[in-house]
Amino acid sequence: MTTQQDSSSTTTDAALPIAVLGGGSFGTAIANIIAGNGHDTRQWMRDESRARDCRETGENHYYLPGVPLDPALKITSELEEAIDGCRIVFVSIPSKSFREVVQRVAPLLAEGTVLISTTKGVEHDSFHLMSDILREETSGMRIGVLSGPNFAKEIVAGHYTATVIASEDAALCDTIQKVLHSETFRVYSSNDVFGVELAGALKNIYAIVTGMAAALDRGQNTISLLITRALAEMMRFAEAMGADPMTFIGLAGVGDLILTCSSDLSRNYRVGYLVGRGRPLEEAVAEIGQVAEGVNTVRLIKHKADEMGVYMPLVSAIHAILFEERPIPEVIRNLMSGAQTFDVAYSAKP
Ligand SMILES: NC(=O)C1=CN([C@@H]2O[C@H](COP(=O)(O)OP(=O)(O)OC[C@H]3O[C@@H](n4cnc5c(N)ncnc54)[C@H](O)[C@@H]3O)[C@@H](O)[C@H]2O)C=CC1
Ligand SMILES: O=C(CO)COP(=O)(O)O
Repeated sequence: MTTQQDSSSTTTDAALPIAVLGGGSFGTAIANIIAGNGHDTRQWMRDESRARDCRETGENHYYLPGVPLDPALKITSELEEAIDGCRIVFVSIPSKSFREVVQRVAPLLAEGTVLISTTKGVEHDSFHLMSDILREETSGMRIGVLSGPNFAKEIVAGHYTATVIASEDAALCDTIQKVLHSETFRVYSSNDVFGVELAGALKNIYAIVTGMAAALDRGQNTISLLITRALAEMMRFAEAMGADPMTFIGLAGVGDLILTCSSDLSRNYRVGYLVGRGRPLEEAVAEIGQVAEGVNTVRLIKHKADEMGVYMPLVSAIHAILFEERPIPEVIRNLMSGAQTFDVAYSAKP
């Protein structure tokens, strides 16, 4: 049974040394919040020239242009310097490189360090989620995942935002709530790590679908149809995988699904939009220039769903368009024909 608590009753503890690994939009947004809460925050990015530019200008020009970084945030390309003395480490690295970075950092970690993944994806060519990788590549650590409807750009702009910290370790959740909670950022906790993490990975697929629908000038009826049936698919898959489907009606599930499927701030949505306008997938991904996790996730979920006999018509449809060279009008006709059982309840089998 999933439990949820929110962070509004917690206060910020004494300043802690905390590392954020990753120099992209989300790593920067999270590091900025933590530094703003008075913690000794170190953000690690692999590229020294970019780290120097951030230090010198007080801005992460490539990922969050125009956003002033907290003056107390320490930015470094030296992993040892970032980790030194830290007992809390956020890992905000795309799934493609997540294991490689965790392998590099593992020997530097003190036993009992809190490791939090913020990554919404599945490992390439395996079915490992990021918390699996944290468990496999380290020992004696305390592990959690952070996921929710959280556009980095809106977080740093101070829009009211909520997220979920998930861990079986209740004390960890409490600590992370205190570290991140601010006037505009509220943190709920959950003990359903698998459900929260799976929801974050799955919703990216459907943002590609709704981005494509927008490119084809489809209206709000279509978007509502897609989001609702996406939720049904996500819950059906989650249940088959042993996750708690109730998690999917919370912030990390339907909350993030609605957000990502409704806005061109989403990179996955923008990939779908460009493909819907006739651009080849590789070109669309290159043009976005940042990670769009859903492209890889759809391949992996399609394979897993086929293997387990889980009915996911939207996943099959987007897979057919992206990877099987099937024309979009034909795929839509098939979806709408009733040849597929588009309207089964979330837990029903076709
Ligand atoms: N941007 C957003 O609004 C949100 C993103 N996320 C998730 O957070 C994760 C990271 O996303 P973003 O920061 O937005 O991605 P991003 O594309 O903005 O940045 C990725 C960062 O990772 C770095 N990186 C890539 N490979 C690396 C390697 N081998 N070693 C070291 N650094 C490496 C890149 O240089 C870049 O600094 C993704 O899984 C995403 O789904 C979660 C919530 C919101
Ligand atoms: O996860 C996100 C918002 O919650 C960001 O979505 P994109 O990765 O599609 O930009």
